[in-house]
Parts: sequence; C-alpha cells; structure tokens
Amino acid sequence: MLELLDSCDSRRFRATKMPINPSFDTSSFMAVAGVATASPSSLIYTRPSSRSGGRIPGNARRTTAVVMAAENGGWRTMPHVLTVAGSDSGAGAGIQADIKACGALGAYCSSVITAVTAQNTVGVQGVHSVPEAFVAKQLRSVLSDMAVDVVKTGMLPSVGIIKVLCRSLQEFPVKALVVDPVMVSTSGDMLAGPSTLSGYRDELFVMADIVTPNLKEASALLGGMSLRTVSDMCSAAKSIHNLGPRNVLVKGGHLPGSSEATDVFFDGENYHVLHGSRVNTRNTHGTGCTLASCIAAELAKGSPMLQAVQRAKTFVESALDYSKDILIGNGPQGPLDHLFDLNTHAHTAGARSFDANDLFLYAVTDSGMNRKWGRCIVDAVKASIEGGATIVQLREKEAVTRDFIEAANACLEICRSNRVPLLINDRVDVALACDADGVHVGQSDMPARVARSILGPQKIIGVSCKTAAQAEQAWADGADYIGCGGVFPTTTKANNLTVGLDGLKVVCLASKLPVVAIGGISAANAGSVMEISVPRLKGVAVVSALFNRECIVTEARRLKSILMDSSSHAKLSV
Ligand SMILES: Cc1ncc(COP(=O)(O)OP(=O)(O)O)c(N)n1
Ligand SMILES: Cc1ncsc1CCOP(=O)(O)O
Ligand SMILES: [Mg+2]
Repeated sequence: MLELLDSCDSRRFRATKMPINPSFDTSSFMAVAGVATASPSSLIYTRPSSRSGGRIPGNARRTTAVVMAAENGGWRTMPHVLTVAGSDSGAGAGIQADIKACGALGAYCSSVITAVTAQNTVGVQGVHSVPEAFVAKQLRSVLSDMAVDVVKTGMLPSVGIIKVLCRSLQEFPVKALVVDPVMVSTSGDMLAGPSTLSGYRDELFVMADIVTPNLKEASALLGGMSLRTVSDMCSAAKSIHNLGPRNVLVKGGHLPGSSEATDVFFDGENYHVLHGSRVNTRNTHGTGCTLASCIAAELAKGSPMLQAVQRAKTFVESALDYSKDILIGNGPQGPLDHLFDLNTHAHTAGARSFDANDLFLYAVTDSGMNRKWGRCIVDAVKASIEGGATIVQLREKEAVTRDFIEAANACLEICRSNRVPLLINDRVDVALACDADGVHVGQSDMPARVARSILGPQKIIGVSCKTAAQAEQAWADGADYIGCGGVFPTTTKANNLTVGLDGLKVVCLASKLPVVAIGGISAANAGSVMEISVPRLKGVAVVSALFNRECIVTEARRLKSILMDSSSHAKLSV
C-alpha cells in the first residue's frame, strides 16, 4: 500500500479550483459560501495578530490565491478546511462527519487520517494508528499544494502525531486552527493516550485559534476539575485559555440537570453563555466533530469567531432535530444526517408543489377589508385568481378557528381547481386541518423549523425576514421562500418596521431562498420594486392593493401587467 502510494505521480493531484461557468450566478455562490459582499477581497479573513510567534498571517497566502484566480482565466477558489482526524467506519463521527459537515456548509474539506477506527453505533471495536511519518506525509501532500484556509483537528492518538502536526503548521501556516481535543468517544471508549494531554497543553493549544472541549475533556485537561455549573464552565474556559488558545468553547451538552445545551465561549476578555435547545434523541454520535468542523468551515468562509461558533451551534441543533428519528445501527448512539438540507430538497424535488415563480403576484387576504366591501372571503379569493394572482394566503387575524377552517376548505376548492397554491397565515393547525398547501410564519410565530417538522417536507413554508441573518436562518430551518418587508409604509400591519428598497435588496442578496416583497406595494410602486433587479426577488405580495379596492379582478390585472413589464425590464431570473 505504502509503495503504491509512494509511486503515485504527484502531478495527478489537482488544486481545489473550479472553472467559472459563464452563466454562473456569483451572488448565489457568494451567498452559499456565506460571503456577505461581492468583492473578491471579502474572501480574505483577517485575524487578530498571532500569539504563537512563528506563524505568518494567512492573508498573504489567501490574497495570492484570489489574485491568481483573477489572473488565471476565471478559476475560483473555495473555502478550504483540512481535517486532521481519525476515520470512523460507521461514518457518524471523525473524518467522515467532518467532510459531510464542511460540505453541507459550502466548504471544501481535505483529510489527513491519523487513525483508522473500527466503530459503529455500539462503540469502538478497534483503533489502528497511522504511523507518524505517514501522517507527516499526508500533511505535506495537502498543505504544500492546496491553499488550506483552516485546519481542524479531531482524534490525535499520540503525542508524536501532535508534534508532527505542530511542525507541519509551522512550515505551512494557515489562517486558523480549530482544535477539538478528542479523548473519549461518545460511547466512552478511549481515543487518545494520557500522554496526548501534555501534547495538547504544551504544543498545540498555543497555536490554536479555538479549542472546543466538552465537559469531560475540559475536566481531563485541568487535572480532573469538577464541572457541574455554568460558573464552573467559565472558570474552566479561563484556565484552558491560560494554556494558549485565543478562544475557548466549553460545551455543556452533558451538564447535569440542564434541559438546555448551554456552552460557554471565552475570548480572553468576555464570556458568552450560548444557549441552545437540547434535542431529545439517540442520534448524537459525532456532534462534537461536527460542531468543530462547522466552526472551521465558517472561519474558512470569512466569519468572525463568535459568529462562526453561533452558526455552527445552529447547524448542529438543526441537524440533531432533523435526524432525531433516523434509525441507523442497533447501538445506543446513532449518527446525524449532516446533509439534511440537501436531502430535504432532494426527496421532494419531484413531489413538492412549490414553484418560486408562483410568488409573482401573491394575494394576501384581510377579513376587515372584505367586511368593508361586503364580500365573502371565497368571492375575494376567486376574484384575485381571476385577475391573475399566482398564490393566495389566507391572513384571517380575527376569525375563530372553526370559521377559519371552513373558509380555508372553501377557498382550497377554488385554488385547487385553478392550480393556485393556498397558504395559511400563522396557523399551522388550520393548514393541517384543511390540508392547505402550506403556511406563512413570521419571526414571532411558530419557528419554521418546527412548522417543517410538523407539516413534513412537501408543504410550502414562507418566513417573514427583515435581515440577512433571518434569511440565513429561514434557509437553515427548511423554509421555501422569504417574505420581505414592509418595503413601504403600510397601515395594514400595525407597528411594522419599514425596510425600504435598500433593506429588500440586502435580504435578497443574502438569501438562498426566493423572496417576495411585501408592505405598501400597489400599482403605483410595484414597478420600482421589481426594478431593483436582484435574482432572488420573484414577485410582490399585496393586501390592500387588491382587497381594499372596489374591483379585485381589475386591480389584480393591472398589477400583473405592471409586474410583467417591469420584470421583463429587470430581466428577472426565473
Ligand atoms: C408573503 C408574506 N410576507 C410577510 C408576511 C408577514 O408575516 P408576519 O411577519 O408573521 O406578520 P402577519 O402577517 O402574521 O401579521 C406575510 N403574512 N406574508
Ligand atoms: C402582512 C405584512 N407584512 C409586512 S407588511 C404587511 C402588510 C402588507 O399589506 P399591504 O399590502 O396592504 O401594505
Ligand atoms: Mg404571522
């Protein structure tokens, strides 16, 4: 095996570059890669000055890569994480988890294998360490060739391997080092000898940008210190910080008596207590590896440290939630489905009724307006569809549950016969009761992630978002589209912050989901909305411009024709 690998022609190895497709939508790439601005220089992650002395800041290397890409006939680079860890044959943790987690977050992940474990959901049946010299060889292969942004470590089975890694990082500096001090598997099996403790404390931590111990690991690193409370976790974070890393995340997943997943982040000055909900599931194997890999992926994408930690935490929580009822293996600890988001979309690609183009003219009903004009909801919905509405939402704030379900059932008949989707505002229970096509929820309604788990993969879920962070969350939660507004002032929704066309643009550029604009939109300004011309913007949602008018059909036709004119101007991508 060794000889075979040694005889490989190194020229066969390729850098992680991909040709740019001329029709490639760079804004969506930047959004997928989590890069907030469109400037190539924004790919550069700047870090505080190194405390480890010998390391060259990675900016210079990254800048070189970006410049080369620009000069290199249209190649683009990808955020790149190298994981230095053990292989888990069951693929729930270790190298396999790291590759999947980074992939899910849009980072390329190369791998240096330190040990091969025979492992499943029952436990670890065997560990076979890779010789130090061969770990060094793998490190050189990757680091000398592929512009690695961030190195993440997992299982480092011996102090010798830790020393090899430190030497490689001195020779090939990277932008950030994430150290997950893996010592014991979730099944309780030892994955590193006691001598590795000194390797971490004396050699690796001083080079680390963040160290992410769980309670057991933090306690082992601190000579068996007892950790039972958040205040103990803060003391542990400070003591570990004194060993050299720039930041410490003590994970409290196993804190006795806690119903939350509370972690403590310490950056040397401030403590941040990060709260998360604890998911009740057997499928927790590999969560530590996944969290550290997600932090590494986010850093590689350019996020600042605390934001990287928070995004990683959100990802793990979503993955746990999506994976909670998966059955893989017969042991007590099953794996996560890291690719849950891909799978959610893939499973439903053929079956789901949602088409982003349906957002073009979105009619949102209002019982007060119908009362004012003496119309019943069914007639109002019928008229909006006759005029060209492409999707309908029943927003019945005053209706009692029984009347709401009755109205929804009647409107569904009309919508189904016209192939127009019907969504229910706020009320997941009503949507379920009448088997509507989906729901629209706001920031203070049921979280989209919960709505998705109740409604299943095939229903449409829209989420109101006013910021890029909310748009990112809506995507992570499995939503189908975003409603962004109020774009203009409106009296239809009280106390609603107006984001303006600029706010709409920010959300559209950050969003990976299609967006519909809402709030104060009418025939007078719908054209100006569509003309902001951003690829994710698919249409406008209106209440009063249809339902607070004498003739709904006429107003819908008028709006539709304005939208068609302005979107052909704006060359909307559909
Ligand atoms: C398409 C669309 N976008 C936004 C909203 C607003 O939802 P929300 O913020 O929950 O406010 P209410 O509509 O519930 O008052 C929407 N309904 N539809
Ligand atoms: C529900 C909602 N969400 C944001 S603004 C708004 C009201 C939109 O109503 P109108 O189209 O009458 O301004
Ligand atoms: Mg709502």
